[in-house]
Amino acid sequence: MKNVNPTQTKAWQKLTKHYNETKDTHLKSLFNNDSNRKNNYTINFNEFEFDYSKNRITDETLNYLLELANEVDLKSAMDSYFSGEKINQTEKRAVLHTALRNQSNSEVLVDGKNVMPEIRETLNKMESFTNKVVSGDWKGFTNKSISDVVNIGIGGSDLGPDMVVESLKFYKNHLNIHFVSNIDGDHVQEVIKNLNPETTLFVIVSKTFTTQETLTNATTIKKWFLQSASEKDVAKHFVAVSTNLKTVSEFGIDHDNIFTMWNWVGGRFSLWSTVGLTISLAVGFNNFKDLLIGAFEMDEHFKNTPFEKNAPVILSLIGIWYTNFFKCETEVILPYSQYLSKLAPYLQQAIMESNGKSVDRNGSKVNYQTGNIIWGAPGSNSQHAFMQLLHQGTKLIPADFIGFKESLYGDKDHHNKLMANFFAQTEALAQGKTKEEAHLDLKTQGKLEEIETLLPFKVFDGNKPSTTILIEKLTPKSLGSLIAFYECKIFIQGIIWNIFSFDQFGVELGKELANKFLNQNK
Ligand SMILES: O=P(O)(O)OC[C@H]1O[C@H](O)[C@H](O)[C@@H](O)[C@@H]1O
Repeated sequence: MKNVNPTQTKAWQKLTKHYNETKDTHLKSLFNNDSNRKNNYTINFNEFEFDYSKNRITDETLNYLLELANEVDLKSAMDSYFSGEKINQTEKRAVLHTALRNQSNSEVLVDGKNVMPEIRETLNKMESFTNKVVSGDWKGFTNKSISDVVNIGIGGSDLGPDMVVESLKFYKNHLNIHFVSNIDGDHVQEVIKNLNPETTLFVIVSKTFTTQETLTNATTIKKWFLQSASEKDVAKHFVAVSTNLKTVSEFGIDHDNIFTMWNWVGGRFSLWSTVGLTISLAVGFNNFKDLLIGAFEMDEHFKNTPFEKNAPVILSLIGIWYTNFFKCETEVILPYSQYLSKLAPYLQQAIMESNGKSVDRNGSKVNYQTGNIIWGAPGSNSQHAFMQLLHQGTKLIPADFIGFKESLYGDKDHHNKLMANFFAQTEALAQGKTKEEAHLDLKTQGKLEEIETLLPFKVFDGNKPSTTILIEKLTPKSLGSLIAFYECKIFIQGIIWNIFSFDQFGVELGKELANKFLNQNK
């Protein structure tokens, strides 16, 4: 991997000059000057349309951004990423969540060993376990089938499975799924208070099996379970997902109930591994497999498509344009689907834990901005909450609008209204409303005497950027592609910013100090 300070590239100098010359150009004039702008700036991939026409860019901007990608040698970094090189250099690990969803026959080598057979073996184990639990063949200690599943984990061992289970609710089977994550004891009590230990399965998920929250919650739950059952019954109700097999055994989990994962899978990228066991239990293994296929297809698009037609590449570069030239500090994710209500919290960890870094790959402090603040909530709700600030506030906040052409229950009336709002928002942000237009509105409304006082408040500057990601339908496969799209973006932006995206030392200090406080108070 090349080690380049992006601000030292020729492309950066060109972008700086170009920014100064064009920063005030209005989206309205960009659309007026090119009647085909929407088509020119749309990438089609499977059931996806990535429309980036409502961004403050021109062909010239894109050319310089693509030059930047070439100058930092994104292509060779991609080869290192996909081939299992130890690109997580600070932890001396490969970064291979892409191998977990690899559907091709190609080998993926880590330290000279092909990891694909192990991956397939664990997938088979997940499949047969899922089938046993879902069919009711897996029996609890009083010979009853499982009705409830509790995922005990935090961070990457919680957010991904929780978000996918919520997103794929439509595809869910009869199992009731619960998540316990917070060290707050009230969280665990609220979850277990209505559970029957005879019919509940606990999935303890922790890559390291050292995380304070997860071990505390698991211990509390085991104690609660043992109030009605005996130690030998634990094997029928507790399974674990971890790389740390020794500690899992010490916790009392039966060897057959351990689902392994590998240290070349980062926690926040782990839902594709055995960490996705709760997903598989919730929607069945075939749907879990479709999720993997969707992600694989996005990886293939990323790997094989020329940069100028490559959705993750183009949209990552546009993100750099806003962060480093327009100095935007936040990005908002607006899915127009209630099912995707947990997407923004999930992406907060994926993106902010990865690219929230201020030291470059040489170990020097960076003198430019890196990872942005990610936030968001579903539309149309968000329109009645925070969208005012996007439309008329002082901050420039690039937005991703994610919508579906079809709803899952097929109610056309609702869906037409939802999508009308979706398109209206992107249009309003881009076009705004001029003083003249606002004046005419007030006149038409007959508010003649109020025109002078109200006019300034009725003006929308517009020129607020957004990207429209329009997808046929929310399915396990399309969801897999969507998540993988954001994962590719994380990698690309990390390469351009010359930072290490796959460690997270920034979470350690708080953990150390919490232990110190805990010991002081004992
Ligand atoms: O899966 P675990 O080892 O329990 O880790 C759970 C989480 O805790 C850590 O503090 C990291 O910041 C996260 O990246 C990780 O996902």
